[in-house]
Amino acid sequence: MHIEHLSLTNFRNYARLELSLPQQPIVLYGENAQGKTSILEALYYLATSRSPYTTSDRQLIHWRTEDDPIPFARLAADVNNRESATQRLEITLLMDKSGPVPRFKKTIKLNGVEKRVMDVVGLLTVVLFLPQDLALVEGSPSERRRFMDTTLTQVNRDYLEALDNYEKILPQRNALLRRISERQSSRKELAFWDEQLAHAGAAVIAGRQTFLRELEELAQRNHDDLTGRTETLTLKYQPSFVPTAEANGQMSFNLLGLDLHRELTAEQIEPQFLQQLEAEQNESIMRGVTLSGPHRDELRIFINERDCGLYGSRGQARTAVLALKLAELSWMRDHLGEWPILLLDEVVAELDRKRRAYLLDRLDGIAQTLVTTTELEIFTSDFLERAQVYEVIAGQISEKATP
Ligand SMILES: Nc1ncnc2c1ncn2[C@@H]1O[C@H](COP(=O)(O)OP(=O)(O)OP(=O)(O)O)[C@@H](O)[C@H]1O
Repeated sequence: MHIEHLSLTNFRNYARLELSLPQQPIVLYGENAQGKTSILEALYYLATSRSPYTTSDRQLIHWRTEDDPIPFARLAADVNNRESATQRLEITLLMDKSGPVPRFKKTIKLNGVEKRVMDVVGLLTVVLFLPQDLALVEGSPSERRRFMDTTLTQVNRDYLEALDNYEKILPQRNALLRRISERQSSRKELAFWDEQLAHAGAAVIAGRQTFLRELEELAQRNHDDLTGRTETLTLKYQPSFVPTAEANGQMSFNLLGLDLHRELTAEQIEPQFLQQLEAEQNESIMRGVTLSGPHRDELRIFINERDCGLYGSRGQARTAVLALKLAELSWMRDHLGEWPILLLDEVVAELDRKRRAYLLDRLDGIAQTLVTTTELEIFTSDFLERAQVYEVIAGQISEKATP
């Protein structure tokens, strides 16, 4: 897929932007704080309807419109997919100031017709690679869960629906647990929420297991190339409880996690998850939180059978991340039948020469790629000759002749 055109109105520091995007690599070059990252953020927002940098929609709307009666930001992309004519995906974010606290309303349109997030899954997909992703291996478990979820939700509508449900049910169940502990509600009310949570959660666990099995194979190939086969990368999925393959209700707590090759279905996982919720009911009520479920899952990255997050060098962890991010790109291609858009925010400068060369070589002729940088010198002249360089200055973009 590729994006032919991007239009922004009042998004971040862009009062108005009309930008045509060629298929060749696009380099967004400029000093700090000019608006390079905001372009990648806009494309990510169009693909996932959320920002990778903030959870507050307010920050996305241009400051200068805050005193307008109805402040808004609009983002639109003309997307060209393999099987369809160019389609226009548009998101409008409105700030409703009529109440005591401003509220934000998001509208998604495809070719002018209003849609739900679910209806546009897969239409525009992106892989975003940030400098902070280089800490994915050693970082917190929530970052690795986000890594799995961002990839899966863009491609798999059922997964998006299950995760969305799970994330709605979980706080309601937690609120009930607290009410029970304060003797304002009865335990009997839990059964309904447990069933809902187990149903949605089992689909999330099954989806992650399949995803990681496929991703591992792709990442191993990249990792072999990067290390000359001297090291082996493996992924260990450690759900907060480990369902057994046999649906006999037995629990096994296996530190090595769920065998990715055991292929459990959501139907096999669901009764076991439900049983786990019931088994830990007393403690959950005491602590006022749900103790097991996909919100507590772990993904560990191993090199030569040792946990890279605990024992790996910084270089090994970076190589593993690069292998994983490129695998994410290939995984999406395998599932969508076409390459997603690749967004590289300042990450190229963070890689050493060998890893940088590997990344840029691998991109040759595949996904439409947008790279931000403050220094053009980090790219080879070969790469710059193939690329279209844009200079970004204070929310204005102009073509720059290749140096
Ligand atoms: N809601 C907003 N309205 C107007 N301007 C904003 C808004 N949010 C952020 N900005 C400004 O937009 C500018 C662009 O930020 P951006 O992160 O895109 O810059 P950048 O060119 O990627 O910089 P860097 O190289 O430092 O990452 C910053 O000066 C920031 O203060």
